[in-house]
Amino acid sequence: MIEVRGLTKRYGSTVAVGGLDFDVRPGVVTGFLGPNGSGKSTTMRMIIGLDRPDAGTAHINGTPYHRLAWPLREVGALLEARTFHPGRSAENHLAALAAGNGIPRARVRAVLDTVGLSDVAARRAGGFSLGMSQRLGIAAALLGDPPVLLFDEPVNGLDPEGVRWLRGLVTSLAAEGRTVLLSSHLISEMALTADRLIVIGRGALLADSSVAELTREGRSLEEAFFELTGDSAEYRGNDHAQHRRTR
Ligand SMILES: Nc1ncnc2c1ncn2[C@@H]1O[C@H](COP(=O)(O)OP(=O)(O)OP(=O)(O)O)[C@@H](O)[C@H]1O
Repeated sequence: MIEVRGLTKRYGSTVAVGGLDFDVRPGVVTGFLGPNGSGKSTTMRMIIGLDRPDAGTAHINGTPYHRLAWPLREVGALLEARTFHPGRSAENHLAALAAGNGIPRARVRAVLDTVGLSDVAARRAGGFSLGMSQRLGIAAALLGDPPVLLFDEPVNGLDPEGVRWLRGLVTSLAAEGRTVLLSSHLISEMALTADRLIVIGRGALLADSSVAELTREGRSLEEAFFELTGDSAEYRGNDHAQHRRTR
């Protein structure tokens, strides 16, 4: 369970996250959606102690991250790809994490196998493609067999097989009773994977409901998303063809 109460983060005059309240429950996949710059990564970073809130709290199974005795055994997170030493092999990277967190060495081989990197375990992680780096990040999140998992844009760079595999992975992690929070801009992927959705815009909560509620009366999840976030999108592209005509 993740409990977020009054969570707030400012960067200068920008309110990245403004008084957010929500719970992420175990046993279901909870999607985390919002336009670019709406505060999703900042929220996830505060939950796992990488950013300090200006106000409010985030608790993981009742405890703030910084008070967890063995953080990687309580919460696994994929926040950014390539958060490893580029000169280290995938196996050595995971072995160092395991050693520092009281995690049995046997978990390293187990998670490399889960993410499909066993054959390249001895290769320098710095030479990995984006998708391979994502897989290594997912392996690190799973290493401590934690009851709570956060994945920020995990399908980024994954090939079609990887996208399908990840969908199965997060669904089975939730079915085992774990708490799973997943952010993605791919609404079609969310529709297939998430049971519940937390939608934010400009750092504020816009919806905390089941996917079934949001898509009632035949409404697509994409339509529901645009209705919710219509006034919250800060960055919008323009019609390229029109731009060319008016040059
Ligand atoms: N380190 C930082 N310094 C200054 N501003 C920041 C910093 N990190 C985030 N912000 C600002 O906070 C706001 C929220 O950013 P955040 O990355 O959390 O959004 P997001 O929802 O994850 O966006 P995206 O979907 O584009 O990844 C943005 O306005 C961003 O510019």
